[in-house]
Amino acid sequence: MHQFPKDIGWIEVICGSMFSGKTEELIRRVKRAVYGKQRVQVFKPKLDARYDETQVVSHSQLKLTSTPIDRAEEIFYHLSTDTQVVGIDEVQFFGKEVVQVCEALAGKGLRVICAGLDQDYQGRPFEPMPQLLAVAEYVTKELAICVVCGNPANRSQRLVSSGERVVVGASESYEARCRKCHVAEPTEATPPQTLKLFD
Ligand SMILES: Nc1ncnc2c1ncn2[C@@H]1O[C@H](COP(=O)(O)OP(=O)(O)O)[C@@H](O)[C@H]1O
Ligand SMILES: Cc1cn([C@H]2C[C@H](O)[C@@H](COP(=O)(O)O)O2)c(=O)[nH]c1=O
Ligand SMILES: [Zn+2]
Repeated sequence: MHQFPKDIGWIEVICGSMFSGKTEELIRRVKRAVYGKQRVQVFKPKLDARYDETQVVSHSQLKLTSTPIDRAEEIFYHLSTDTQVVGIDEVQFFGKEVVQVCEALAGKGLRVICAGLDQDYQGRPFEPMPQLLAVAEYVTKELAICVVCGNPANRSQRLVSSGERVVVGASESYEARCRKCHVAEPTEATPPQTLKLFD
Protein backbone atom coordinates (compact mmCIF):
# COMPACT_ATOMS: atom_id res chain seq x y z
CA MET A 1 0.00 0.00 0.00
CA HIS A 2 1.25 3.50 -0.84
CA GLN A 3 2.27 5.75 2.01
CA PHE A 4 2.03 9.42 1.03
CA PRO A 5 3.25 12.23 3.25
CA LYS A 6 0.38 14.54 2.40
CA ASP A 7 -3.26 13.66 1.93
CA ILE A 8 -3.96 16.40 -0.62
CA GLY A 9 -2.90 15.89 -4.21
CA TRP A 10 -3.66 17.91 -7.32
CA ILE A 11 -3.35 18.03 -11.10
CA GLU A 12 -1.37 20.68 -12.97
CA VAL A 13 -1.72 20.92 -16.75
CA ILE A 14 0.76 22.74 -18.98
CA CYS A 15 -0.80 23.12 -22.43
CA GLY A 16 -0.17 25.03 -25.64
CA SER A 17 1.07 24.63 -29.20
CA MET A 18 4.26 22.93 -30.28
CA PHE A 19 7.44 24.92 -29.45
CA SER A 20 5.58 26.92 -26.76
CA GLY A 21 7.80 25.65 -23.94
CA LYS A 22 5.57 22.96 -22.37
CA THR A 23 8.40 20.47 -21.93
CA GLU A 24 10.79 23.14 -20.66
CA GLU A 25 8.19 24.13 -18.06
CA LEU A 26 7.60 20.49 -17.07
CA ILE A 27 11.36 20.03 -16.63
CA ARG A 28 11.58 23.25 -14.59
CA ARG A 29 8.82 22.14 -12.22
CA VAL A 30 10.28 18.66 -11.83
CA LYS A 31 13.76 20.07 -11.08
CA ARG A 32 12.31 22.39 -8.44
CA ALA A 33 10.44 19.47 -6.86
CA VAL A 34 13.74 17.58 -6.69
CA TYR A 35 15.38 20.59 -5.02
CA GLY A 36 12.53 20.33 -2.52
CA LYS A 37 13.55 16.72 -1.76
CA GLN A 38 10.37 15.41 -3.36
CA ARG A 39 10.50 11.97 -4.90
CA VAL A 40 9.57 12.32 -8.57
CA GLN A 41 8.81 9.93 -11.43
CA VAL A 42 8.31 11.08 -15.03
CA PHE A 43 6.48 9.18 -17.78
CA LYS A 44 6.11 9.67 -21.50
CA PRO A 45 4.38 7.74 -24.31
CA LYS A 46 6.63 5.20 -26.06
CA LEU A 47 5.25 6.60 -29.32
CA ASP A 48 7.31 9.76 -28.80
CA ALA A 49 10.85 8.61 -29.55
CA ARG A 50 11.65 11.75 -31.61
CA TYR A 51 14.75 12.86 -29.73
CA ASP A 52 15.26 9.92 -27.35
CA GLU A 53 13.54 6.65 -26.46
CA THR A 54 13.63 7.10 -22.69
CA GLN A 55 14.44 10.72 -21.91
CA VAL A 56 12.02 13.62 -22.12
CA VAL A 57 13.81 16.12 -24.40
CA SER A 58 12.73 19.70 -25.15
CA HIS A 59 13.24 21.33 -28.55
CA SER A 60 16.05 23.27 -26.87
CA GLN A 61 17.68 19.96 -25.77
CA LEU A 62 16.91 20.13 -22.05
CA LYS A 63 16.63 16.53 -20.81
CA LEU A 64 14.95 14.57 -18.05
CA THR A 65 15.01 10.87 -17.24
CA SER A 66 11.64 9.22 -17.80
CA THR A 67 9.88 5.89 -18.14
CA PRO A 68 8.31 5.30 -21.58
CA ILE A 69 4.91 3.59 -21.43
CA ASP A 70 2.25 2.52 -23.94
CA ARG A 71 -0.83 3.06 -21.79
CA ALA A 72 -1.49 5.47 -18.93
CA GLU A 73 -2.54 2.64 -16.58
CA GLU A 74 1.07 1.36 -16.68
CA ILE A 75 1.96 4.24 -14.38
CA PHE A 76 0.47 2.27 -11.46
CA TYR A 77 2.74 -0.69 -12.27
CA HIS A 78 5.88 1.47 -12.32
CA LEU A 79 4.96 3.75 -9.42
CA SER A 80 7.28 3.52 -6.41
CA THR A 81 5.64 3.53 -3.01
CA ASP A 82 7.49 6.69 -1.96
CA THR A 83 6.79 8.77 -5.11
CA GLN A 84 5.22 12.16 -4.34
CA VAL A 85 5.27 13.85 -7.75
CA VAL A 86 4.36 12.34 -11.13
CA GLY A 87 5.23 14.13 -14.40
CA ILE A 88 3.65 13.10 -17.72
CA ASP A 89 4.84 14.56 -21.02
CA GLU A 90 2.97 14.40 -24.36
CA VAL A 91 -0.21 13.59 -22.47
CA GLN A 92 -2.32 14.05 -25.64
CA PHE A 93 -0.97 10.73 -26.93
CA PHE A 94 -2.63 8.75 -24.15
CA GLY A 95 -6.28 7.71 -24.40
CA LYS A 96 -9.04 9.16 -22.26
CA GLU A 97 -8.02 6.72 -19.49
CA VAL A 98 -5.20 9.11 -18.63
CA VAL A 99 -7.79 11.43 -17.04
CA GLN A 100 -8.88 8.72 -14.59
CA VAL A 101 -5.26 7.80 -13.92
CA CYS A 102 -4.36 11.40 -13.07
CA GLU A 103 -7.47 11.74 -10.90
CA ALA A 104 -6.60 8.52 -9.04
CA LEU A 105 -3.01 9.68 -8.45
CA ALA A 106 -4.16 13.10 -7.21
CA GLY A 107 -6.77 11.39 -5.07
CA LYS A 108 -4.00 9.42 -3.39
CA GLY A 109 -2.21 12.65 -2.50
CA LEU A 110 0.27 12.96 -5.37
CA ARG A 111 1.12 16.11 -7.30
CA VAL A 112 0.52 15.30 -10.97
CA ILE A 113 2.11 17.55 -13.62
CA CYS A 114 0.96 16.93 -17.21
CA ALA A 115 2.23 18.63 -20.36
CA GLY A 116 0.57 18.33 -23.74
CA LEU A 117 -0.95 19.86 -26.86
CA ASP A 118 -4.36 21.46 -26.43
CA GLN A 119 -4.99 21.63 -30.21
CA ASP A 120 -4.19 19.36 -33.11
CA TYR A 121 -2.74 20.50 -36.44
CA GLN A 122 -6.18 21.70 -37.57
CA GLY A 123 -6.77 23.72 -34.43
CA ARG A 124 -9.24 21.22 -32.99
CA PRO A 125 -9.19 20.32 -29.28
CA PHE A 126 -6.82 17.35 -28.87
CA GLU A 127 -8.58 14.76 -26.70
CA PRO A 128 -8.13 13.90 -23.88
CA MET A 129 -6.73 17.38 -23.16
CA PRO A 130 -10.13 19.15 -22.81
CA GLN A 131 -11.22 16.60 -20.18
CA LEU A 132 -7.92 16.89 -18.33
CA LEU A 133 -8.09 20.69 -18.35
CA ALA A 134 -11.59 20.49 -16.89
CA VAL A 135 -10.54 18.47 -13.83
CA ALA A 136 -7.14 20.10 -13.22
CA GLU A 137 -6.57 22.44 -10.26
CA TYR A 138 -3.89 24.44 -12.08
CA VAL A 139 -3.74 25.25 -15.80
CA THR A 140 -0.92 27.02 -17.60
CA LYS A 141 -1.20 27.88 -21.28
CA GLU A 142 2.10 28.54 -23.02
CA LEU A 143 2.49 30.38 -26.33
CA ALA A 144 5.19 30.04 -28.96
CA ILE A 145 6.24 32.71 -31.46
CA CYS A 146 4.60 32.68 -34.89
CA VAL A 147 7.35 32.01 -37.43
CA VAL A 148 5.40 33.90 -40.12
CA CYS A 149 4.55 37.19 -38.37
CA GLY A 150 6.24 37.16 -34.94
CA ASN A 151 3.02 37.37 -32.91
CA PRO A 152 2.26 34.95 -30.04
CA ALA A 153 1.42 31.54 -31.52
CA ASN A 154 -1.20 29.11 -30.20
CA ARG A 155 -1.34 26.76 -33.20
CA SER A 156 0.89 24.04 -34.68
CA GLN A 157 1.16 24.25 -38.46
CA ARG A 158 1.66 20.85 -40.09
CA LEU A 159 4.21 20.84 -42.92
CA VAL A 160 3.91 17.22 -44.06
CA SER A 161 1.03 15.86 -46.09
CA SER A 162 -1.10 13.66 -43.83
CA GLY A 163 -4.70 13.71 -42.65
CA GLU A 164 -3.92 11.49 -39.65
CA ARG A 165 -4.34 13.22 -36.32
CA VAL A 166 -1.19 11.64 -34.89
CA VAL A 167 2.02 12.32 -36.83
CA VAL A 168 5.08 12.38 -34.55
CA GLY A 169 7.65 14.99 -35.53
CA ALA A 170 9.50 18.19 -34.71
CA SER A 171 10.59 21.20 -36.81
CA GLU A 172 10.84 19.16 -40.02
CA SER A 173 7.07 18.50 -39.76
CA TYR A 174 5.56 21.39 -37.80
CA GLU A 175 6.05 25.09 -37.10
CA ALA A 176 4.45 27.48 -34.62
CA ARG A 177 1.88 29.90 -36.02
CA CYS A 178 -0.68 32.36 -34.70
CA ARG A 179 -4.40 31.99 -35.51
CA LYS A 180 -4.09 34.48 -38.41
CA CYS A 181 -1.21 32.68 -40.12
CA HIS A 182 -2.32 29.09 -39.37
CA VAL A 183 -4.13 27.05 -42.02
CA ALA A 184 -5.88 23.75 -41.34
CA GLU A 185 -4.34 21.96 -44.34
CA PRO A 186 -0.67 20.92 -44.31
CA THR A 187 1.40 23.53 -46.12
CA GLU A 188 4.97 24.45 -47.05
CA ALA A 189 7.46 25.54 -44.41
CA THR A 190 8.03 29.25 -43.89
CA PRO A 191 11.45 30.15 -45.38
CA PRO A 192 14.02 30.85 -42.65
CA GLN A 193 15.24 34.44 -42.20
CA THR A 194 18.88 35.28 -41.71
CA LEU A 195 19.19 37.02 -38.37
CA LYS A 196 21.88 39.66 -37.87
CA LEU A 197 22.03 40.27 -34.13
CA PHE A 198 25.47 41.92 -33.93
CA ASP A 199 27.83 43.81 -36.31
N1 LIG B 1 8.58 29.44 -32.96
C1 LIG B 1 9.11 29.23 -31.75
N2 LIG B 1 8.64 29.90 -30.69
C2 LIG B 1 9.21 29.70 -29.46
N3 LIG B 1 10.20 28.81 -29.21
C3 LIG B 1 10.67 28.09 -30.23
C4 LIG B 1 10.17 28.26 -31.55
N4 LIG B 1 10.82 27.39 -32.36
C5 LIG B 1 11.69 26.71 -31.59
N5 LIG B 1 11.61 27.11 -30.31
C6 LIG B 1 12.40 26.53 -29.22
O1 LIG B 1 11.55 25.61 -28.54
C7 LIG B 1 11.77 25.74 -27.14
C8 LIG B 1 10.59 25.14 -26.39
O2 LIG B 1 10.70 23.74 -26.52
P1 LIG B 1 9.74 22.76 -25.75
O3 LIG B 1 9.71 23.07 -24.29
O4 LIG B 1 10.17 21.36 -26.14
O5 LIG B 1 8.32 23.12 -26.40
P2 LIG B 1 7.00 22.23 -26.47
O6 LIG B 1 7.13 21.10 -25.49
O7 LIG B 1 5.90 23.18 -26.12
O8 LIG B 1 6.91 21.76 -27.88
C9 LIG B 1 12.01 27.21 -26.96
O9 LIG B 1 12.68 27.55 -25.76
C10 LIG B 1 12.88 27.53 -28.17
O10 LIG B 1 14.22 27.21 -27.90
C1 LIG C 1 -0.11 19.37 -33.85
C2 LIG C 1 0.10 17.89 -33.80
C3 LIG C 1 1.28 17.38 -33.27
N1 LIG C 1 1.46 16.05 -33.23
C4 LIG C 1 2.70 15.51 -32.63
C5 LIG C 1 3.99 16.11 -33.10
C6 LIG C 1 4.91 15.91 -31.91
O1 LIG C 1 5.44 14.59 -32.00
C7 LIG C 1 3.96 16.01 -30.71
C8 LIG C 1 3.97 17.36 -30.03
O2 LIG C 1 5.22 17.60 -29.45
P1 LIG C 1 5.61 18.95 -28.68
O3 LIG C 1 6.40 18.46 -27.49
O4 LIG C 1 4.36 19.64 -28.29
O5 LIG C 1 6.46 19.76 -29.60
O6 LIG C 1 2.65 15.77 -31.24
C9 LIG C 1 0.50 15.18 -33.68
O7 LIG C 1 0.66 13.94 -33.63
N2 LIG C 1 -0.64 15.67 -34.22
C10 LIG C 1 -0.89 17.01 -34.28
O8 LIG C 1 -1.99 17.40 -34.78
ZN1 LIG D 1 1.31 34.89 -37.39
